[in-house]
Amino acid sequence: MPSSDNATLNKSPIALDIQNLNVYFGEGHEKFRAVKDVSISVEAGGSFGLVGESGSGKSTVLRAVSGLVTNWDGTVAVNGEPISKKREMSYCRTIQMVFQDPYASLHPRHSIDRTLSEPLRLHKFDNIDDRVNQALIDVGLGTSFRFRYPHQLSGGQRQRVAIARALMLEPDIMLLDEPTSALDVSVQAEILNLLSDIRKKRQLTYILVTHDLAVVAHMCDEIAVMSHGEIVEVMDVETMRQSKPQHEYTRELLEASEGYQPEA
Ligand SMILES: Nc1ncnc2c1ncn2[C@@H]1O[C@H](COP(=O)(O)OP(=O)(O)OP(=O)(O)O)[C@@H](O)[C@H]1O
Repeated sequence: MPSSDNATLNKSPIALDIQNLNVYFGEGHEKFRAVKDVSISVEAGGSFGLVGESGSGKSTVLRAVSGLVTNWDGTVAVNGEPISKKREMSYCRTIQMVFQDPYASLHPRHSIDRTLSEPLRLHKFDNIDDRVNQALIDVGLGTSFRFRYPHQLSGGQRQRVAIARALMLEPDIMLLDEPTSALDVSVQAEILNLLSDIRKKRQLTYILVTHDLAVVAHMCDEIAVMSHGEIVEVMDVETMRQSKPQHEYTRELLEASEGYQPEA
């Protein structure tokens, strides 16, 4: 059998498989489990939303998967391969994260050129100039932004740079932690549309953390609702749109969610 057929057969349709994830903070008698037995499977090319009240453990799930916190147990498999807690270079590239606050996630004294070219050098990409220019075009900024600094950009433009930085490493999976909640309402939709377009074009897999049900309704196929570190309900977005959640907590979340407009 040709090796390319083998490769196709071996490729898992599940891009990210998290099973019985527990994440711990603190030491000794102060140690506590912030994430409890969380299991999530996301198909390649899918978009999965994690919603829930503040402190329910959503960001901690992403931080464990991305390697930013390492005190966890359970299994996390990427494209069918279980990952170790030590962040290996290839795995760092495969999973990229975009954070809530573009003001904090870009170095204030580094030009956009430096911000974008350093990760490329680290991961030994070639044609760095061309890649930086293309990445700026891909996120709708254009090459004139290359030698600017973060303070010369609006919040939305900075988040576009943060998205470009994640995308240019050609990841399979993007972890999006409240990617629009620090932005003016007027630019939130632009950034969400950009992220949706990019996912379709590049067949990326998204895990999106948000407290905003309108955002998951727009962006995701499936959602998990978290409360006190646990998943209390998994449902497809259509069920949520029809306001038919099974769990009382999810119903409360729907009712409490300001700005959520079920589509007609
Ligand atoms: N670095 C840390 N050290 C200690 N505790 C932490 C740390 N990060 C998060 N926690 C705790 O873990 C729990 C889950 O926090 P997490 O940030 O994952 O919640 P969240 O659902 O993402 O909330 P939010 O929507 O406010 O960002 C909370 O009790 C939080 O206080």
